[in-house]
Amino acid sequence: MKTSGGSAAAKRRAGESTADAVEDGQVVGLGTGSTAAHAIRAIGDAVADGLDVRGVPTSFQSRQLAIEAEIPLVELDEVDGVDLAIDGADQVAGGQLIKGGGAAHAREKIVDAAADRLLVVVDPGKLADRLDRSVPVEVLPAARPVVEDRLATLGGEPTLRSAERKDGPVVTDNGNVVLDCEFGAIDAPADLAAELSSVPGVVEHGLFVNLADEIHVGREDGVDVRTP
Ligand SMILES: O=C[C@H](O)[C@H](O)[C@H](O)COP(=O)(O)O
Repeated sequence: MKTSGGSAAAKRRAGESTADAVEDGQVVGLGTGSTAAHAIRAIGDAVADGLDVRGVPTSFQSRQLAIEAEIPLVELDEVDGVDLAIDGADQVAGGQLIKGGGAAHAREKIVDAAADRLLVVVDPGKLADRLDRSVPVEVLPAARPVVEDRLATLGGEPTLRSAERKDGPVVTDNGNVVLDCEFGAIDAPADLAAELSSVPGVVEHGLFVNLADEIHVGREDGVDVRTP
């Protein structure tokens, strides 16, 4: 699993806090990453105590965790909708997010956007006044050079993400590569998101604009719940 720093206790509190929001009978989107993993485990504990839910995984990792936690799983095409999604983030500014530190943002965005409510779980180190981290952009491998050129014309500096313990690039659950693109401080996330989405060859980018309903910020001694 990718590790992203931040206090383990803060992540656990944030994850567990959102698991308490899950209600009987719901279809729940299961996000990816070290913070969402706490929510998945807590939902698994509730399932063991009798909670009746079905989970929609957003990645290989969240599917494996849900299997271990014995949460019944379904795919999006088997349900009428998703009641609630719980997901992590790499940076949060107001209600805007950068995601994809674990290269899972394409499936995450599909599930998070389909959900009636998206609860985001983070530790305080993820909070910022403005988004300024690099934006992960999942790209069809054959399109990488042309997408890199387009990202540069949009003012970005793309870097092909490579794996620590593998020669060559990170390959996503969808068989694509990831360009981490530096834009500096992002003043207009919605505009940049629309521009990135319009580039042929881009499968999905990690700007999640106006999707979050609640931000659960875990702290050493509790959880702050923010409504964007
Ligand atoms: O691709 C990965 C996801 O977008 C994660 O939700 C995000 O990277 C946050 O992960 P973590 O909670 O491990 O910092």
